[in-house]
Amino acid sequence: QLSPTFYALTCPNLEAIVRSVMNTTVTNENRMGASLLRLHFHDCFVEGCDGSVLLDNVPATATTPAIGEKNAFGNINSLRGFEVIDTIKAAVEQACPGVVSCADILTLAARDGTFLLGGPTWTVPLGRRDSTTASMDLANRDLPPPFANLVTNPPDGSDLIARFQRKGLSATEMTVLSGAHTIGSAQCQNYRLRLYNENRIDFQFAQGLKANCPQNGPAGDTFLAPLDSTGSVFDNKYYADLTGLRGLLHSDQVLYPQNNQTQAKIVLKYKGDNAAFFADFAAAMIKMGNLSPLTGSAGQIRTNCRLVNP
Ligand code: HEM
Ligand SMILES: [Ca+2]
Ligand SMILES: [Ca+2]
Repeated sequence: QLSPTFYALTCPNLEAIVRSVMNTTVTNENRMGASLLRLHFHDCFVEGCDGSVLLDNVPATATTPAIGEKNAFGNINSLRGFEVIDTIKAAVEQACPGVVSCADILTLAARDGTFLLGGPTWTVPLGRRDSTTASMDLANRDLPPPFANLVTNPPDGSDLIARFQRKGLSATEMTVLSGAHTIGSAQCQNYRLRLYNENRIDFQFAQGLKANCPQNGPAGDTFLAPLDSTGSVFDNKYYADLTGLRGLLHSDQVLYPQNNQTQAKIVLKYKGDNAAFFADFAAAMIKMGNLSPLTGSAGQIRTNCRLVNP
């Protein structure tokens, strides 16, 4: 139902506007390309790619439910890039008022962030509309935590294969999408347990990180480390780092297990074949971007990405 030419008549310069703001933004701070890619993932995994993640928190009233995913565990003090979406939206509203959804803008920004850091590009199907709701509970339920395992089943169902399966994404697609961790950074509080409690970790790698991420918080809690050894370049080093036991998050390292050859082979394939990684990443991004969009007359075109229209 989505189509790459959805705005061809109503906003022909849309993609040029998004690219131009993203180009300036990423040139100024390359991490922002990664941050927008993550923002899109966190949108799509919670009630589909509907811009729900962009809505500011609003407490419940007697007649309306609370709105907001920004306070969910994986999002609070972690998601970034909301101002960039505001900037793009303002430029798009000037060129074509009331036509383009925030959900589509975010999808294009994620594609451009990937490309501008050296990754693949792809054609984005468009025509998503914006939600009028957002749920912190749904975000807490559907966003994978960094301590997730590959297949074991803790009571919270935190295993990665099942979580992606629930969104119609295979183990291979989960592994290729995790390759997004070729760019950007994580905070010490998300990899501390891995440094001090795990043995499938390269000794030198762990030692180096411990210096700024002491065992006991809150000291060092927010210290940033790149997610792979080339954190500002979108490449397949992420997979080589996993085979060297230098995955930063527990959820990264479990993608290269000792006891599951089928899974380990996916990592080895992308480690050895950058072209396959790029092609499969692009295809999986399109698939993730198509997760239950609002179309037709469902939802709305928000004027301000942070607020439901009055
Ligand atoms: C497989 C399950 C995943 C888990 C458990 C996970 C978890 C995390 C965590 C904990 C961080 C660091 C946040 C912080 O410390 O503030 C992070 C960063 C990031 N994630 Fe994921 N993630 C997963 C999958 C994905 C996917 C599918 C994408 C996109 C397609 C993605 C894109 C990113 C990016 C680009 C960053 C860096 C953001 C920045 O530097 O601002 N992640 N992820
Ligand atoms: Ca959403
Ligand atoms: Ca990299």
